[in-house]
Amino acid sequence: MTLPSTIASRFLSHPNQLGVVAVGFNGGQCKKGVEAAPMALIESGLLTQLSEDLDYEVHHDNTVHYYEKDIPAEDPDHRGMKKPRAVSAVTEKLSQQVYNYAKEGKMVLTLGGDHSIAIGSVSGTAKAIRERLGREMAVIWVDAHADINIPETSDSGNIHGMPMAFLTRLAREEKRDIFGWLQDEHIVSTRKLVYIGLRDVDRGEKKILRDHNIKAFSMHDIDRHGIGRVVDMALAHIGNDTPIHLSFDVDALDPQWAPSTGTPVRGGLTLREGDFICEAVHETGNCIAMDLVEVNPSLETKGASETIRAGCSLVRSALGDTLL
Ligand SMILES: NC(=[NH2+])NCCC[C@H](N)C(=O)O
Ligand SMILES: [Mn+2]
Ligand SMILES: [Mn+2]
Repeated sequence: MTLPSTIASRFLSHPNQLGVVAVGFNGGQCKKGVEAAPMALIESGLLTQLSEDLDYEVHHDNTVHYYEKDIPAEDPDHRGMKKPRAVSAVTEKLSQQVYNYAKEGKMVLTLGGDHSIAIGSVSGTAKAIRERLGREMAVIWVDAHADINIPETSDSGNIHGMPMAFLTRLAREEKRDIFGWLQDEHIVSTRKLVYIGLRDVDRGEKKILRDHNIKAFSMHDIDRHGIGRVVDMALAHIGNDTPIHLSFDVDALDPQWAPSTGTPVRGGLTLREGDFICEAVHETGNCIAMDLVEVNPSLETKGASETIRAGCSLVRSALGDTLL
């Protein structure tokens, strides 16, 4: 199926309008620097490219949000989670910002930040899609990691390794200030979650994926079938009548293309394969949101500009850029 080059999504009332949220948050993991990514991506010209080359009407408040005043001073570990109240407060705010764009039928782009922010972005689009269309949304999670630890299976306590557990309710907390704000309308079904690119999955996560029958395509599957068939299978699992939120962790790419990231893992996607996933998701006409996360320009600084360039390329591809 080919759609006219750039913009198309059957689930958006304003497919040419793009809401952008820039999230300078690093509290879901322990390495400084990932909070600088949105600024670096924007300074490298990403938003200009989206408006000038891809014809989007870009809605952005010209702000990188650090949410300083939302972050509590006192934030002791809880169930082994590090900075649980900070991540909860930031993602609750972000959820509302993303929801505000998505409920108007705009496409939403969230620039992280570490991957914990997906608790905000995905919950925001899930709620808006339920309200606007009365439908459940699917999530395509492109990552070296499954990020579906529950607090008790996490070795690190870093919440960027847990967002999908909270988003599916496999992990739950009653405390309002520790993700207790997540309501049924924010939640994603495990049946509507598909992974691509996995290669560093914790033992507890493997059990979760198996026990809940979650669709996952590892690098092994990509080696066996090729990226084209893997993406076809992933999309077939979701079905053609489901809005898609694409959450892209730059560490899905091999460190050769994206060295500047907090948890690099060898044996990853080529940039071309990453772009292909994004292009194919765009071509469905069902993509309603994208996250780009885990770019950390202060790590492997020699490769930082290359990592930023790769990130921009992934976003352009998901938003309709084509090779011809
Ligand atoms: N978004 C990421 N880069 N996540 C990495 C997670 C690594 C590991 N599984 C953990 O729980 O800590
Ligand atoms: Mn990752
Ligand atoms: Mn991740």
